[in-house]
Amino acid sequence: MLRSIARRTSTTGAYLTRRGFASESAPDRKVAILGAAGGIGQPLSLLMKLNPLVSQLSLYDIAGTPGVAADVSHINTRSQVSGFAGDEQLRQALEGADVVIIPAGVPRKPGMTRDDLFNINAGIVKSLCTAIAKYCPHALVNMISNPVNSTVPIAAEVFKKAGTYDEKRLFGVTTLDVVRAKTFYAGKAKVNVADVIVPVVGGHAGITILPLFSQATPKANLGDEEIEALTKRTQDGGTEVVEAKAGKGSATLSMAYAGAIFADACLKGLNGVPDVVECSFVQSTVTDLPFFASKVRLGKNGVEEVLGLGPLSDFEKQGLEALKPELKSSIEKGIKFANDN
Ligand SMILES: NC(=O)c1ccc[n+]([C@@H]2O[C@H](COP(=O)([O-])OP(=O)(O)OC[C@H]3O[C@@H](n4cnc5c(N)ncnc54)[C@H](O)[C@@H]3O)[C@@H](O)[C@H]2O)c1
Ligand SMILES: O=C(O)C[C@H](O)C(=O)O
Repeated sequence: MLRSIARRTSTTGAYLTRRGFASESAPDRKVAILGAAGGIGQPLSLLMKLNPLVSQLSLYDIAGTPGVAADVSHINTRSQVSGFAGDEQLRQALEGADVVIIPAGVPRKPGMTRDDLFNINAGIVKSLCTAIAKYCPHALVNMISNPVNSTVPIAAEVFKKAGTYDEKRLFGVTTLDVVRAKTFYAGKAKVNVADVIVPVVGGHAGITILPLFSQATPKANLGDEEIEALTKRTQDGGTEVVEAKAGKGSATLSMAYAGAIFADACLKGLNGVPDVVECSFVQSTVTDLPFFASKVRLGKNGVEEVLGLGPLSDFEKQGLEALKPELKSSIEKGIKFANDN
């Protein structure tokens, strides 16, 4: 992982010394993690501490963050780490943040859907986004808390009400779907996983997760049944982990990896690195739905360009039509919650 982070960041050569540490010319960037003491929050805090683009790492949770912050702060990398706990420290945690990553909220247990988390997580996300609107309205927000298909619309409504909404700065993190699609495709196609590119579009729950294996590279001659099985495994990837953890939560380590990749892409975009493209669930006109995950070019203001879907196979076209009603209703549920509460 350390080596892989060094490789990824080496594309930002202007900011790095030969040893891979940030040089004086790297801009100062504050990253805040809300939910930093949790299953995702802790490994994500570690990975962000390893990122040389971060100068200040702010770790916030309702409790437990002083310990996590003290631990992570001993790692000899660039960022200064601070831990904050409880409502009264949220302002300090957020002020000056360039990127806010939100993995706060409850995870699934076996038998639950992500939507079953709505009742608890919607309120958590709403209150955290209210604070973001007050204390760091220009930060890029990376929403990890589920159900992402609803929590992103909730965040948008909170920011609209506060008069701070900028659609370029709000992202649902769907990188774990891409990470899974790459891993599963490489295994089936017998290609080097490090070379694999697969866009994943739609949303982040069940059939709303639509991997576009027809666009996967390196090309492989997979049959229809193999593509269908890969698609289903990607859509059910989260459930696979929830069942394997048998009541002890959902994906945390792979999610921390995915969240670190996405936050790194946001930081690179902010720093003016050209051609930074990741899939994300954003405000979109790619389909008739107001939010949709697709490839997004990141820049100095967040979303620079929402990229189109490209050519789809017949199977993917069917998948796209099938996902729309569920995604639409999850988006509407989020908007309604934000407006009613
Ligand atoms: N987007 C994705 O791909 C993806 C992947 C995995 C998990 N998730 C979601 O991420 C969320 C967190 O998962 P986890 O496994 O880390 O759960 P967890 O229970 O281990 O950790 C959640 C943390 O959030 C904290 N928290 C709760 N309310 C808070 C508040 N108001 N302010 C700050 N912190 C608060 C808790 O104290 C806890 O430390 C879940 O909703 C899960 O479904 C999303
Ligand atoms: O599946 C979950 O509940 C967590 C997350 O959304 C995932 O995809 O792993």
